Amino acid sequence: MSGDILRSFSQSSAPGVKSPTLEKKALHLSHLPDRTDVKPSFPRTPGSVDPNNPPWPAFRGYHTYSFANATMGVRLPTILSKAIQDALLTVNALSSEDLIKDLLECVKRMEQLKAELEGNGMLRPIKDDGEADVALWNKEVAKYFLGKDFMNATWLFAEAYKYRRLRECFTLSKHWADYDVFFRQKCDTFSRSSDAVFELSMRFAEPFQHDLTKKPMSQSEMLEAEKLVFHELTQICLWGNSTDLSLLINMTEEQIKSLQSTGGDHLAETEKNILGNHVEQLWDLVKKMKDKTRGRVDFVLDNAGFELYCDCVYADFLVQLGFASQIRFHGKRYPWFVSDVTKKDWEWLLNTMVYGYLFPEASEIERESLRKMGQRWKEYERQGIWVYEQHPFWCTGYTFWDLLNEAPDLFLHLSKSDLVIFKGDLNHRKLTYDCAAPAPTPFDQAIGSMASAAGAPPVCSIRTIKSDVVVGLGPNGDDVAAKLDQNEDGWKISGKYAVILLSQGRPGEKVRFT
Ligand SMILES: O=P(O)(O)OC[C@@]1(O)O[C@H](CO)[C@@H](O)[C@@H]1O
Repeated sequence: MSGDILRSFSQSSAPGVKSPTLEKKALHLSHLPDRTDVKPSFPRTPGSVDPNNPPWPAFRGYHTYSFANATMGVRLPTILSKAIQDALLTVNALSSEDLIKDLLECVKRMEQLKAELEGNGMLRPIKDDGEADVALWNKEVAKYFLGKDFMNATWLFAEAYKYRRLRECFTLSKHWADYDVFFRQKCDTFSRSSDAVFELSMRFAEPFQHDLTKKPMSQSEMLEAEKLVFHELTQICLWGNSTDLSLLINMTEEQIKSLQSTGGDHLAETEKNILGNHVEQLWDLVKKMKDKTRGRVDFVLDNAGFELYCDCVYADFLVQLGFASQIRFHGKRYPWFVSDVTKKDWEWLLNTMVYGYLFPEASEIERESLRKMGQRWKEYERQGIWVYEQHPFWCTGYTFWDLLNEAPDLFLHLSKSDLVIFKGDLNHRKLTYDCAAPAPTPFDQAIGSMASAAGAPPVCSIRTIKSDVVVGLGPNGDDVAAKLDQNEDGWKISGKYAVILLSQGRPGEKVRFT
């Protein structure tokens, strides 16, 4: 557009209206803002949000000194080195040449992936390895991340993509498609958690009942007692999430023990570290479920081993006290973010509790308590009270803002739940689009369609804070975050702080697909 044309536009005015100032203010091209000054305003409008453009600014690996940068540049290559060591350990114990050669090819592919990560290579399409999710991954790469590399793609996508590429290293093999390079570590950490494991099993192996030696309780006293246990177990379920293999790789046994401490005093002490705490609203919701129908609760699981064990103790309580008649546990189809639960981890935990000899130092009473609890949980499974499932969507690069559109069957399925509990940091990142939303942002705004779509179930995020995104801290959230920024370096990645956030959703409404 020429300057003259612009000038003639700027000078036009409504017929009969004289504007004395206009003549002096002729608009020139040079008056237009520089393209680089045009900043998007946040949150982006829903129509302009996509996996490479979250509602608030994305975290990306090239942000020097960020956790994203440290993860992409250092943590992920280290994780891959450990994975390679694990595969080589397996090679050492093999005798069949066919198996050895095949596994060594997987190792080669892992080394190639590590080199790509370290050299900040481009994100390429996933190879056709016969897996059902190839199309979904490649659609996302093609639409939003074409020409992007590990550092300038969004951190969440690049990191998830790395785990799919790791999967590809094995699915392209003849014999090793189901090999889990993290399995040894996952089992090992559980076996090093004996203190906390037995503290819980000794308390909760016997079915819950009110103390019959004391005077009978009224209905409201009973409810009050249940509420106390509910509060405690919600916290146990929460702090179980601070044990995360991808971060704790170099922790000593003592450090793990102190993180897992479940004693009452410790819980009271740590409650003040829950920066956004909707546990009262959660209790109200759960209580209503009991009054109504004994509902269905879904756990979108995070870590295997000790965290899963804590989740199960919590789920057991919900079943025994009649809050829920069914619990559905959602795990991952393949090894994911190091310690996430797969079907094999799920089976391993229940079976090791009943049949295993993991804890040589434990007393017979302790071992029996673990067996008893494991037997009860396996019985729940047999009766269909507990159900384990693994939808492919959980292992994609999509956030849960896209769950409705990319996995409509899963949304429909979850919409029938009375409460969906999302465990851990990664699930929280996916709920909130992993972006720099302001700390006071209300949780239901931060999770988009998982709260606002018709039929969205009540959603609760139970998460120790281990990465940058922090929302739901209430109206003073900016001050809280600023104070911590000032006084406690690394408070967003230490796992010392936490949130328990609830969205009521729009349950009961008919789900609509666009
Ligand atoms: O989901 P989790 O186990 O609570 O945490 C996963 C995690 O360790 O991995 C990511 C970084 O690699 C972060 O989201 C987070 O810190």
